[in-house]
Amino acid sequence: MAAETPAPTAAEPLIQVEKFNYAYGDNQVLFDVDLNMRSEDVTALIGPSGCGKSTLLRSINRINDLVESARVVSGKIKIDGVDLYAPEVDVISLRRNVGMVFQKYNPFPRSIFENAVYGLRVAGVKDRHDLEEAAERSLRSAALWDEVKDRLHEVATGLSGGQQQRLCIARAIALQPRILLMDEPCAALDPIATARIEELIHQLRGQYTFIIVTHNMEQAKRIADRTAFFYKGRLIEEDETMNIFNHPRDAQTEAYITGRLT
Ligand SMILES: Nc1ncnc2c1ncn2[C@@H]1O[C@H](COP(=O)(O)OP(=O)(O)OP(=O)(O)O)[C@@H](O)[C@H]1O
Repeated sequence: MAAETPAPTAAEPLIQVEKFNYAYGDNQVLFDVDLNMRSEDVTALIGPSGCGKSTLLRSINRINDLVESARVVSGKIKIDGVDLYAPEVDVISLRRNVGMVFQKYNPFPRSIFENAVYGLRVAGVKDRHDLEEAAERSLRSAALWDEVKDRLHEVATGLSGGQQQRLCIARAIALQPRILLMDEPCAALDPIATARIEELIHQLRGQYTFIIVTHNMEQAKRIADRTAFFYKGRLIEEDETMNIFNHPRDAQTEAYITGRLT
C-alpha cells in the first residue's frame, strides 16, 4: 500500500516575535509581545501614539541599537528562526536584509542615481554597468523610472515629496532585502502621492514582506492582509485586517477603531 502523503504543514512564519520586552533605560515600553508575521503578508501595526509600534518596527532591523538607552529586557525576535539579538548576528547584513523607509522621506542631497545605488556603493559595488542596471531595476520597481529616467543626475531633493518617498523605497529595494519596514510612509504626503505609494505596496507585495506602522486606519484596511493592534506597549489583538475592523474581539480594539480611544 502506498505510503500516505503527509498533510502539508503551514509554512513557518518569517518573523517571530516571542515574549518580547523592550525598554529605554528604566522605561519599559513593550511588554510580552508575541507576534508572527508571514513572508507573503503585508502587516499593519496600529494603535494610539506612544503604544510602541515604532519601537517594535525599529527592533526588527535593530536600528534602535543606535539609541543609547534602548535595550531588550527579555524575549526574542527571530527571522527564519534566527534570534536577531544573538551575539553572532551581523547587524550590517541584517539591515541589508531588512530595509526601512521612514515617515519623512530622506533622500541624500545627491543625484537621483546616487540615491538609488547608495547601498550598493556602500557594499563595495564599483562596476558602472552593474550600478546602472541596479538603479534602473530598483527605480522601475519603485514605479519611478518613467518619471526620472531623463534626469537621473539631477539632485534628488528637487523631486516632489511623493517621488522622493518612492526614491527612498527604490534605495531600500536596491539591496534586495526580504523585508521592508515602513514607519508611517505616507504621513507627509498628499492623498495622490499616498495612493501611489499604496499602489506600489500592492504591486510589490509577495516580493517583499511589508510591515507598516500607520495611524491611518483606512490605509490599513486598504493595504494590509493582517493588522496588529497595540495599546500601552502590549499587543492586544492581531488578525486578518477585515476581522480587526469588522469583528474585533477585544473591547479596546473596538474602542480604538471607532475613535473612542486615542
Ligand atoms: N529614543 C527614545 N528614547 C526614549 N524613549 C523613547 C524613544 N523612542 C520612543 N520612546 C518612548 O517609547 C514609547 C513608545 O514610543 P513609540 O515611538 O515606539 O510609539 P508609537 O506607537 O510608534 O508612537 P507614535 O505613533 O507617536 O509614533 C513612548 O513612551 C516613547 O516616549
